[in-house]
Amino acid sequence: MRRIHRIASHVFDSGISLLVKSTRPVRVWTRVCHKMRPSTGGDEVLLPRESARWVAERSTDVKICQDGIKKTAQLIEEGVTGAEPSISLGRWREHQLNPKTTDKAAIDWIFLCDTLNFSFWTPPGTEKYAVNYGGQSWTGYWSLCAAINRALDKGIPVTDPKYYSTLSEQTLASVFKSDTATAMPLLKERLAALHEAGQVLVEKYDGSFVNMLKKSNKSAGTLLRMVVAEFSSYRDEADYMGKRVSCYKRAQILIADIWACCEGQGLGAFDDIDSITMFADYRIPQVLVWLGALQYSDKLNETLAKDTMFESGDRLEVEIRGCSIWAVELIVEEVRKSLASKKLDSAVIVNAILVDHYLWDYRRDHAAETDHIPIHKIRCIYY
Ligand SMILES: Nc1nc2c(c(CN[C@H]3C=C[C@H](O)[C@@H]3O)cn2[C@@H]2O[C@H](COP(=O)(O)O)[C@@H](O)[C@H]2O)c(=O)[nH]1
Repeated sequence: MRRIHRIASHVFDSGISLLVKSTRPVRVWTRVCHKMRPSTGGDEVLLPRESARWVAERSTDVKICQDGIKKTAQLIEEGVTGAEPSISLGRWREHQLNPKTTDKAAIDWIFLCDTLNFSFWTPPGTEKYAVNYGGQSWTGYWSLCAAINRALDKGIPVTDPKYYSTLSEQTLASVFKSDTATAMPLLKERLAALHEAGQVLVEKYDGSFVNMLKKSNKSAGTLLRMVVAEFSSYRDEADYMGKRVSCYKRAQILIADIWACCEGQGLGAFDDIDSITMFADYRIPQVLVWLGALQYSDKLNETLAKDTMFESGDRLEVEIRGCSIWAVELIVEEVRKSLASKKLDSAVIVNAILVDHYLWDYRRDHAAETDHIPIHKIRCIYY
């Protein structure tokens, strides 16, 4: 087996850190297999921030532009310091489709949602997958949330791991039934992800992600490692220039959604939430290019213009995602420096999560302008 991932859960119970401090300057995490033979050499995965640095320093077809970083940082700073801050921790539950509580039901909702939070785009000229809910037609990521809420309103226990651990393909198709002629993409892959996640939670965590969350002892870094160790569908990794790099987009957005939903309190309290990076999807790169923070090479632009289908792990795909993560890191650093110079840094929270949410929402609100920047088309279960 090329990569050995399974790690006995009691390794986490005893709190053994799996982060192996490397002699090299970047932190790596070596997968340690408790019951199986030690992982063979070269099985080191760089965590997302170190991965992003590694890619950005070597990228040839995606460049980070300092002027665009500064311009975007100014936009973010206005968002956090304005009279009516458009960026703040308290906004996540305001969206009509997001849960309004901060209890187990909300956590189970978020875990189901982020286990399925991938690949909603439809080919150009094709009617979008859409779900009508609450008097509105929802597309993209919000169609997933609308379908979950539609099922819950019908009394279907769709957020219960016991229920989705044995869900049939037919039932899944009806839960996520489209209100247009286009079905939700990758239904079989979504079913497999649900079966795996549901079975692990039923067999090892008493049927709820809350119990796994509690074992992370309020550490986002520990929870990230637990999620990617336990659920293969979250293992968003690739090989790039001799290193195993990771974006872990769904694992990180899962942690971030729990933190944002609970406003950093109770079940959403994490001592190291700033270790979470931006979530490398296919939308943030669009808005970063539009804002001038990222620049694509002519070769990449030609590839995108031809509606090329990418594969997970393609060099161009890794460079788009890795440079996007690193660009947001640089934006956060720029904003924090500016706020500190104005002695405003202690008054507001600025991290990659809130910057990501702002940019993701910004892209949706400015789609008419940003969407002439093509997304990189890929069908995968990671984002
Ligand atoms: N980087 C990043 N990627 C995100 C999100 C979200 C959900 N965010 C909302 C929830 C709370 C926040 O406040 C946001 O309002 C979905 N996605 C990804 O986007 C893609 C779909 O995009 P579209 O075609 O426009 O629906 C797809 O890959 C999906 O996985 C995010 O926040 N950041």
